[in-house]
Amino acid sequence: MVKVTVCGAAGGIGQPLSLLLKLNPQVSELALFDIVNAKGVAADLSHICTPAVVNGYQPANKEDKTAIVDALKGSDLVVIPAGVPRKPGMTRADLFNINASIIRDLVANIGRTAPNAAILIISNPVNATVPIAAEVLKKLGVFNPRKLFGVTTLDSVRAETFLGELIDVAPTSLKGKISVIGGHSGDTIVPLINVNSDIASKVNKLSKSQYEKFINRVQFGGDEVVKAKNGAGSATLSMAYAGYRFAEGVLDSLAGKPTSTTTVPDSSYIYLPGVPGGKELASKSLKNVDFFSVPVVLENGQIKSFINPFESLKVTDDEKKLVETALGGLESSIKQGSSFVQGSKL
Ligand SMILES: NC(=O)C1=CN([C@@H]2O[C@H](COP(=O)(O)OP(=O)(O)OC[C@H]3O[C@@H](n4cnc5c(N)ncnc54)[C@H](O)[C@@H]3O)[C@@H](O)[C@H]2O)C=CC1
Ligand SMILES: O=C([O-])CC(=O)C(=O)O
Repeated sequence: MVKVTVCGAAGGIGQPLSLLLKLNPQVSELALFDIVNAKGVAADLSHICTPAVVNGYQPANKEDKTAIVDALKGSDLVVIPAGVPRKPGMTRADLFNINASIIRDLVANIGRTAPNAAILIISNPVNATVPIAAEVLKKLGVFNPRKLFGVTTLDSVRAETFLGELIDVAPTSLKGKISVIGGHSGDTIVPLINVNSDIASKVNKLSKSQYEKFINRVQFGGDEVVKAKNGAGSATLSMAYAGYRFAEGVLDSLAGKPTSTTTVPDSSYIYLPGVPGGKELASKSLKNVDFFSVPVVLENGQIKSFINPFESLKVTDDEKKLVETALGGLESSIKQGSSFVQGSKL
């Protein structure tokens, strides 16, 4: 019996993500929360002949707290794609003013109502919204760093697709052969070719300019979609796929299926000092930057361990330079997120 709650379920990501979750037979209850149209989306999905019972929760007005509490009660996994997306000309950081308080308030409700749930944060800027969530949970005394995940899977999905095109290999064969670490915006995104994998020799044959173009395309893949949608939002369908891919891993781990050890697992933006060996990684290789996306091994809906990229994936000198650049951007976003909560009343 697994209950999953989606906050922001009626949005561009929320709807297709909820559809994918409805198709997962492990989900027994799917609670869809949004400030608009949650009941409509729930009624629609509830006609699909899979086991999950779907309910929509929508507050009657701004003061109504019962909808969110009912949506979260007993939840094992909460996925959050709530908040505003970018328009052309904006950076993800420009979303902070609106999305920071949305995440703070939703996570405070999770901390009070479903403190044992695994939390997957999709809302941007991820580099800051995850530190916001951590700080809120700390303030409430219920922070379990093993259960807080910033969803960066879309960067891996893009890396697999774009590299597959470039080296003429099926993208489906690239899962685990290229990892993406760091954060989730522009030059904080660091794709790593896993040098032990069989693609390393093919990648080595790429020219410097082809390699650099590939890195840039992964780092700025989100902008490609924002530009093409021309004011109508950012990636939604590819994000729903990516968010589901990560959520499915959490659901599998809740069902007792271990993360595969034969390939490198997907990364997630996590609070490193909260997992064994994380503090050491941060101090030795990341100038004490505490939030960082690394490949994570899951067990029972939480992080069991992570793969240290510097030890297991043999980061090249070029990749180390990318990490160095990423750390600057991450540090300021993390500070911005944490101080926002420190100055807030929950
Ligand atoms: N992590 C990642 O890789 C990605 C993150 N995103 C981010 O995901 C977020 C959502 O994007 P879209 O679905 O395209 O936006 P959208 O505007 O289509 O949907 C957002 C939904 O959130 C709802 N919402 C707003 N405030 C809420 C609250 N307090 N409680 C519950 N629901 C609330 C809205 O009513 C709307 O239905 C954006 O911040 C976007 O930047 C987008 C793509 C990739
Ligand atoms: O670019 C955006 O604003 C949405 C996003 O995070 C992505 O597509 O990676």
